[in-house]
Amino acid sequence: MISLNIEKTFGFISKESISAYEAKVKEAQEALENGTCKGSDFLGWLHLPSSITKEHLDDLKATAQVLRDNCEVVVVAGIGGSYLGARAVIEALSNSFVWLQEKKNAPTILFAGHNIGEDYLYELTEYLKGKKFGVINISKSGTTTETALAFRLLKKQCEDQRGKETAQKVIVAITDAKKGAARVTADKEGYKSFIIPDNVGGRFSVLTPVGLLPIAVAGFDIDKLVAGAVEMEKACGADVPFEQNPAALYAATRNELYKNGKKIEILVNFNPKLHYVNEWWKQLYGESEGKEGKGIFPAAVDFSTDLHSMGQWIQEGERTIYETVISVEQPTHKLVVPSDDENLDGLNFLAGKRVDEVNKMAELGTQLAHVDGGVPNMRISVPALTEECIGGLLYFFEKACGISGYLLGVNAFNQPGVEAYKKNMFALLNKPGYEAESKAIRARL
Ligand SMILES: O=P(O)(O)OC[C@H]1O[C@H](O)[C@H](O)[C@@H](O)[C@@H]1O
Repeated sequence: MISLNIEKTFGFISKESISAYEAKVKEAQEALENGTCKGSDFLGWLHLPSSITKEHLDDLKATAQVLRDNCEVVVVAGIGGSYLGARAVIEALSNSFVWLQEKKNAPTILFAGHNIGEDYLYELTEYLKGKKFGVINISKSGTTTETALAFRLLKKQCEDQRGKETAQKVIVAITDAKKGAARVTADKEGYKSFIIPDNVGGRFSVLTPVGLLPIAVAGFDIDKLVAGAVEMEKACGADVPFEQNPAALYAATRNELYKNGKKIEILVNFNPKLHYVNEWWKQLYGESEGKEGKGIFPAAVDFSTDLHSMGQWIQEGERTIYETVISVEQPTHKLVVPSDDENLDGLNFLAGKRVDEVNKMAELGTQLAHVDGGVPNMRISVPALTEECIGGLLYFFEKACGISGYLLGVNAFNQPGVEAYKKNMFALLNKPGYEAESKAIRARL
């Protein structure tokens, strides 16, 4: 199970200042449990893991099997919370070179609908020509422009290439029960569909079909993923004492650091497979807390890669940052540094060591250097990149986010600020219904 170590923050904030959060965190836990916090319409994620039934998982697995049996490529269309969770888990668990492997045990998973890149979409549709591909169309609102645009292209191509009947079988929709264009299309075309519960916001939806179906299609064990989340739901529960509750401690520590001028949290990994876990986390915390002129800025780096780019800033730049390191204890594979008689590269001091030992010393050395440089450091230990551990990690972050948002005093479950760009974009594109806004915005250009 994952664990949190906050000791390397104590040179910057005191242990007592963290303990002083106990009562406030208890209040947060109760407000979440009783649905009395701000945004209480969106607490469906809180006990989601333990409420997932075997029937639901079986339905997801059966649908995944249909896609696996009938597709060499599955395009997952979605953005934000309808994209990042699936990608985070799939990349954390996949072989780094999965798309280059000749013998595949699952369809290649590609993503679309998370950008408006003409070249991206052109190149994707070119690649899909002649391929047996399917689509999972994911949108809670069912009206997100990026996703709808990609889906329009993919639906047409799938029908043209594979025929309407097969397309109906290999296109799956994950959306609202009643509202939105994605629901209308799914019902009209007779697609298999899954519902995103009303009370689960996009960025908290990875353990709904939004994440679970693509993860199952990619060949990973969603029973285990959910089991890991259930375990963490218990470990972070309202009844777990503050000092033993990782979500409580993480929420308290980051708020105390913030109060002490540490306005930026950098999530760090030492494993390239976790890049999209970082991205998922950025949305979770950024959309939840960045409002009312407040909120820790969630940034992220991949080490040791970014030690050679961002490392200088972190070591010696403005002292407004702290780091949270996700450390994977055990790699999945074993690779030993070979000995070399000539030792031209001078690396024989590493001969016989596992590559991970080198990585771990980079991690430890970095932690000490950054703490010396004035950067408080938290560490989240993940035993291994398995379904259980990743499920636990995701739920841990969700629960801590709920508590943290409460401590900050914001509604952690809305995202009103995201509408501003959409309104302007629709006005500029002359979307019907935006006539007045179109006129007003053109006058400003
Ligand atoms: O699932 P959808 O309704 O398509 O939304 C996708 C994403 O875009 C929105 O603009 C929100 O900012 C995100 O919270 C959401 O996850």
